[in-house]
Amino acid sequence: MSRLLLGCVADDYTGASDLANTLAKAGLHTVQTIGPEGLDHAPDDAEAVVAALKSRSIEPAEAVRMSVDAWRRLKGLGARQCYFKYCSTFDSTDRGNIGPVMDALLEETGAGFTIASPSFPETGRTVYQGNLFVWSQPLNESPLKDHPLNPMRDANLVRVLERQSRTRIGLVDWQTVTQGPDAVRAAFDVLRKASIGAAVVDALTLGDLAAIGSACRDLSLVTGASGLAGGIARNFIEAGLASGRNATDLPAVAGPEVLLAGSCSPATLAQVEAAGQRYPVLRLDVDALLAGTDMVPALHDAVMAEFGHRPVLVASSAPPDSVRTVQDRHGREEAGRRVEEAFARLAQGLAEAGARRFVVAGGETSGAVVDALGVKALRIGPEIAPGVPATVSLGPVTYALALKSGNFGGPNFFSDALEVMP
Ligand SMILES: Nc1ncnc2c1ncn2[C@@H]1O[C@H](COP(=O)(O)OP(=O)(O)OP(=O)(O)O)[C@@H](O)[C@H]1O
Ligand SMILES: O=C(O)[C@@H](O)C(=O)CO
Repeated sequence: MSRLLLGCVADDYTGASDLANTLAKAGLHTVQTIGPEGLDHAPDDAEAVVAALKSRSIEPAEAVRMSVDAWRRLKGLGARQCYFKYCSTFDSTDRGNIGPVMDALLEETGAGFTIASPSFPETGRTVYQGNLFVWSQPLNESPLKDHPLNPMRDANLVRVLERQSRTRIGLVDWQTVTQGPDAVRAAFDVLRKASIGAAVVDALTLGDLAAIGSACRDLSLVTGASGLAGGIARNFIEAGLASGRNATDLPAVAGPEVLLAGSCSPATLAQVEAAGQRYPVLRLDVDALLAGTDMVPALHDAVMAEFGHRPVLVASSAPPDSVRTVQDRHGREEAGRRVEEAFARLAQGLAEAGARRFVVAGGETSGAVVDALGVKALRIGPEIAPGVPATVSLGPVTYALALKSGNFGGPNFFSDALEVMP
């Protein structure tokens, strides 16, 4: 008999780990599944399943199809509430995919109304009067304005979501949120009566998110980043449906360690720089790769030469101006796809050669790597940094994995990860 309570659909693999981390910390026994087929591997004793899709930067119609399919399967496993997880920096374009997927899940769950809550205060993401901030900067002035795949040029999420969604978008402001769950619930009712299908909800603190989470108890669909998840988990625990006792210990995994960075975010650039003090750093030369040189065999040999001695970091990470140059020359999507494909082949070859412990920086990059490793599901272990848990794959081969969203983690993330991983 399945014990599933919460069914989550996440639009990338590291974002899924982030959500799974918060749910596990809040006390729900949580498993992350990988890709559409991963759901076949969800164990019966999970109270929350986070289905990780790679749907953030694909065609909107395909993202909708995959997300609805994942939710139907989660519902079939017993899920009572749907959580659509996207990025705390609202990574999307005017075509989607947040709005179209939200619309489709609204219809599929019959929810009638939902919220959009990307706040994640521990990583500096807050929403005030519908405007998203990354620490002190409005989203459109933050480094996200230069994101390689979805540059964010508008901080006002009511406007952003209105451009993507078929439903009208409202706002529950911070002044209401600070009055607590009943006031938030009352605001939902007012918006629903005004035929507004979704509301951006302000949140500055974990306390705000707890109030919002509590107000969402009876919504069939919630959408947001991971900050909201603590309150959502608490609803199930307070209702006596989950015990709230979840162990995050993981089995030890021995074997050579590999570090991979395909993120070009400022945080990853600094982490790659710091890793250079401890580990050999090999550069994946993107310009050469795109010009037709296959970099993978040489990188494979150089990493393998260190097996048993020390971990090696392979990074394609580059600052915004050189990313732009490459993209102007080869096209944004083509550049991203080819770099991801190179990381995937490299990881697969190294795994075949015995590597068992992987740290990967970047959501799309992690997606490509984890798919190449054939991983279907992950057990969630202790937190390495806010939003990043240590994980162990549930087979067919057992890997220790740390999948890091581009902007997460402190300057020594790579060594922090290797210390916390089992
Ligand atoms: N030097 C480079 N030039 C152009 N594109 C690159 C370069 N290095 C990596 N890329 C591509 O940029 C994209 C980075 O996306 P990825 O999701 O991995 O990182 P991120 O966006 O920083 O992380 P997250 O999605 O978790 O926030 C990938 O498609 C990757 O292949
Ligand atoms: O919400 C976040 O910021 C992350 O989990 C993520 O999805 C970044 O790509």
